[in-house]
Amino acid sequence: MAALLLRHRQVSTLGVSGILKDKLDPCRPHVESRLGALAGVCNLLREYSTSNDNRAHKFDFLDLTCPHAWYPVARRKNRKIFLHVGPTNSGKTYHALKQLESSPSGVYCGPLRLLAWEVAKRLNKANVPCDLITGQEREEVNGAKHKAVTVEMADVTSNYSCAVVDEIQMLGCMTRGFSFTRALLGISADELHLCGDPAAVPLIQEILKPTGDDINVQYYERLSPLVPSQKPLGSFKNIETGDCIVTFSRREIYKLKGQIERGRKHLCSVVYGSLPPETRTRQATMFNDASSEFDVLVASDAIGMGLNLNISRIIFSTMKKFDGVEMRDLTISEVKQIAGRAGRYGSDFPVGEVTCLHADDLPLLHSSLKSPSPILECAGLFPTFDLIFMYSRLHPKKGLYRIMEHFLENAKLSENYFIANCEEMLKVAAVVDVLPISLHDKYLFVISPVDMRNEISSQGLTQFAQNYAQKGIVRLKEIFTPGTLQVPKTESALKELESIHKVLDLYVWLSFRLEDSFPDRELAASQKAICGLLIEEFLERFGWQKQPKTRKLPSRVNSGFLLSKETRQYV
Ligand SMILES: Nc1ncnc2c1ncn2[C@@H]1O[C@H](COP(=O)(O)OP(=O)(O)OP(=O)(O)O)[C@@H](O)[C@H]1O
Ligand SMILES: [Mg+2]
Repeated sequence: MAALLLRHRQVSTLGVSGILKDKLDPCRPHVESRLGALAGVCNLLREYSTSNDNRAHKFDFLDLTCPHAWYPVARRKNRKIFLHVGPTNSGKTYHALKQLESSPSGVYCGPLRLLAWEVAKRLNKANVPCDLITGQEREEVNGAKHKAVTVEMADVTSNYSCAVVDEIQMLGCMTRGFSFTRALLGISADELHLCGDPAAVPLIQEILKPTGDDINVQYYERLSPLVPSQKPLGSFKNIETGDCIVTFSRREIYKLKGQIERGRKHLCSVVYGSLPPETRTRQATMFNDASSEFDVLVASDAIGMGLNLNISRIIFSTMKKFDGVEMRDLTISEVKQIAGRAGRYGSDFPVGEVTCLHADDLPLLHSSLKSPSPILECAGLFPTFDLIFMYSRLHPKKGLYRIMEHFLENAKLSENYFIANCEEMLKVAAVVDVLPISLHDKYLFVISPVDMRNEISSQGLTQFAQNYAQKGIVRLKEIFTPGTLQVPKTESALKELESIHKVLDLYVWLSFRLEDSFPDRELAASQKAICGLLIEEFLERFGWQKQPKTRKLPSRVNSGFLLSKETRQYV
């Protein structure tokens, strides 16, 4: 391991590994929204913390049947809800953003950091000052009354004139769905614009019934045609400028990039989930830029949501994906979302095309594109920290792991809801439960954006939590060796650098919540940026190059605490 000095090779799961089967999920557990305690203590907490225990005993904290009542600020409003629904590339987000732009104050809540960035950029460009707030960024603009945030950061205690929740069908996502439900029920805005798939309409109408909000549904049509091809691509010789090949593992992504570049006609940008978001944006920008040599994109389903890319044709290299348990066919919504990136309105390609690499896959592609997405039946839900905290007062001997497990098994839900899948969070709970820190601090680690499937990332979390418990302060240099970051030379070195980036990202996230105890945010952020640059250097060097136009970065960057002037300009 190049730069991280992680002391504990094995993350202790306290014997829960049998229960906690690793599951791949496209949705990262970026679950800030459970941090009710930081956003302000809810009514329940106020009421019961001052009452005697008898009264608290009578209250059923496991009863989650009325989640709309968790948000008193929103309930005081009679919100006007606008549901913008239709196929991909139909202008849903565009119309909602127009309303946001013309409102005196507002918030955009998106499912991806990249989308929040895009919206903040767009509003600021239109002279509407807009802050950018994600788990790891706070970019505040003077006088801003607008915010672009990731949905987990949505504030349910402020009042806005207008709010937009994009990709609202994500409320059905097993891991992140509850953050969308929280935004739907909890954002206090005069106008709430929801953009997404028509499959979510009946569920949203049902969920909002007890709120008394007015609901207006607006249906949209695609703005430019999407043509499913009758012919497969067959061979990489047939790749053309503007093509995007989709595959689902990073190994396949690099394999395909190599195969295409060996033909010496095209250079490929890549976009996939574990690339740092800044790198993803720059790769996408290079591909979008007609004057760049990178004219083909090789991507995973990380491109599948809301993004506007300059894609002429989507080519599925496979119609199957490993979901953590088994290889399964892509769902109808996945196929539509991904295919919907081709021929975006206003891009260089007025007509989008979609095909598969292999002829055998074409029938599933065609049938998926013709079928409506299955109607969503349930929305995700998770108890707020306040409920967990109150429950813990009645059961002081139970650790966070047992409390969460108890909620998972015993929570009472109405038929429109399911309780979120929190296997990843349980793994963290098992790690932090043995440490002498408060329930609130444990909870904070549990909802942090750690990837427990990634060994380096989970070791980073363990070490941060242990150092925090032992000393109350976590210096980055205790686990980070300066001067050791290098341009990766192999794919495994690349993977390691991506993981180091995740650990640094986690440090930044913690530094925003435990500021005094994680004081090295700037250092972590600059090291993160260097990781991104080194990864990009790798991407540019990897494979055939017509004219290497790479920036002059030394192959071994001095990633010490004093960055060289040369490197600083990239950071
Ligand atoms: N009326 C319009 N005038 C100019 N550009 C538009 C208009 N409507 C949409 N666009 C542009 O068309 C593209 C697609 O629109 P948008 O992103 O709103 O689609 P969407 O329905 O939200 O798609 P998705 O489901 O993929 O999120 C965007 O680049 C957007 O700026
Ligand atoms: Mg959209």
